[in-house]
Amino acid sequence: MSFDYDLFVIGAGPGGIAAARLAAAYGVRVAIAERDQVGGTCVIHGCIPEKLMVYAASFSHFFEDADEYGWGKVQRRINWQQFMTAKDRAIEHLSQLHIKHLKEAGVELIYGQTKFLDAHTLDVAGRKITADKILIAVGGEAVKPNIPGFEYAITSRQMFELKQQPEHIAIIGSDQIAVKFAGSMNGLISKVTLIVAENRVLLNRDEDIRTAVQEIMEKNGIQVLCNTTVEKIEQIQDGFRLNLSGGKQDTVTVNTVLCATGRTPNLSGLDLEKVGVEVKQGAIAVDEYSRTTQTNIFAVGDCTSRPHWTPMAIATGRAFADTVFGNQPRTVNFECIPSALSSQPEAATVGLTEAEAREKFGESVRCYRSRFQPLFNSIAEPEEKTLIKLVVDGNTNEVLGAHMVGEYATEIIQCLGLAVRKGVTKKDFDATIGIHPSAAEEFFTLR
Ligand SMILES: Cc1cc2nc3c(=O)[nH]c(=O)nc-3n(C[C@H](O)[C@H](O)[C@H](O)COP(=O)(O)OP(=O)(O)OC[C@H]3O[C@@H](n4cnc5c(N)ncnc54)[C@H](O)[C@@H]3O)c2cc1C
Ligand SMILES: NC(=O)c1ccc[n+]([C@@H]2O[C@H](COP(=O)([O-])OP(=O)(O)OC[C@H]3O[C@@H](n4cnc5c(N)ncnc54)[C@H](O)[C@@H]3O)[C@@H](O)[C@H]2O)c1
Repeated sequence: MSFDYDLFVIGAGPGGIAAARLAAAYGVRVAIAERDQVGGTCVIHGCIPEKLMVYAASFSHFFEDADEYGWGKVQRRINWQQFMTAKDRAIEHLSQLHIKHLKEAGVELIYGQTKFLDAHTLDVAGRKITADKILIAVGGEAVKPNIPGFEYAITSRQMFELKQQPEHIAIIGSDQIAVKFAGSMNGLISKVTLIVAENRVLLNRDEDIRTAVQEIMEKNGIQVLCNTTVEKIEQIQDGFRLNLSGGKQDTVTVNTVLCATGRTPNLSGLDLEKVGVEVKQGAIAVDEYSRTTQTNIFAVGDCTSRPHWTPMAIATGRAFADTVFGNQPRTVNFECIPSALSSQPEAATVGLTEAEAREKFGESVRCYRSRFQPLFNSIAEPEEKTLIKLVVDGNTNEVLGAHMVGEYATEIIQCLGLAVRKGVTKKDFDATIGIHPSAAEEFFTLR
């Protein structure tokens, strides 16, 4: 049977683009469908605009520090519209780069909402297209809890489209998206109230990291309401009133409510039931080669239950192309993935938390930590300390986890990620000469 394409990819986010380009490099005919802008959540509505917002926010801390360093006072007020326009320009540039790369690779780009008609036939905005293999890379979208008034709350996607800077924003959630926006909006000089259902932010991270991040957020002026849930959101003149329970405050009144309470795969409207692709707990079920329960259909990225990170979507997209079109079957190792919270404060982590290590290795686990004043802060922010921590298996001396809260944590932990993945020992750390003066050198002098 002849098909229009050897591979059809649904969704031009990081996973879909990576797979399409590599498959095309193997010489097969590839097309990719996108219903929005090319680049996906990462480039258009996620990592990139979020990081640009972090950069914008970082200036206010620098301006404060500049004064201490002798530069005098700098006005700490952002022109929101100017920043949003600059951000949109940068995003459009990146999206155009992806379009160019797809074109150069020989991948045909087709715009439109896509759904399955049968296991080899798709409907792309009314056009019928056939393909031998199909890759689903449709990503995910934010979900809001089913609570009265939650229609007034916006999600991360709408945060990047706000026409006006909120004077006071309530952020509901306690994981990466909530904590990152809280840090950024605080840096951009909005008043921020973070509503956390748990006893502290960043559940499932190392306890020392959770404590240090929250301490710095509070020191920076973010109001963190812990053990608190939102019962109802009411619209009032010029804003919204949130009715709260469980914590020390019953209500809070704000101009904007951001809901960062999780994401779910974008599966509605794909008509997956027509093609026998199994969905488990809302995500597409795949084997280690990203194959679904329909043998010619595959899935990568946030529409599966694998970790929801851009590098994961790219890695599994490439492994799929190598396996199916490059005659090099390979899987992706999901262990020891470094991750970061590149906000104010910055934090990053790789490997096991202390609690996870103790559960796995028991009493032999040794932790080495240091909370120190980085040199920069000796003039600017004497109370703000950096935290570093190594979790080590006392029996083998292997480093099981590395964690950091402080400036440059993202870049430092990215590099330590390689060492931890390769089974580095504490003795290797001790034998490594640091670069002085730096924050990273402290990892090599821990005793
Ligand atoms: C606010 C935020 C910040 C983030 N920050 C980071 C970060 O700092 N680092 C990190 O690693 N990860 C981050 N992530 C996660 C990261 O964005 C995702 O893991 C990544 O984008 C997943 O890539 P993907 O290719 O699976 O899907 P996506 O990037 O979601 O792309 C899927 C694409 O498919 C399209 N699509 C969906 N359905 C259809 C259809 N039926 N027909 C046609 N097209 C369709 C969508 O329009 C979209 O463009 C962040 C996410 C958010 C929301
Ligand atoms: N922003 C980033 O840096 C980044 C980076 C990579 C990946 N991601 C991915 O984005 C996805 C979504 O992140 P997220 O932070 O939105 O969600 P999440 O699923 O990681 O966490 C949801 C949070 O919302 C809270 N919550 C849920 N219901 C609530 C309610 N009714 N009231 C109060 N709190 C409630 C939970 O306690 C939890 O802390 C994750 O899969 C994450 O891996 C984000």
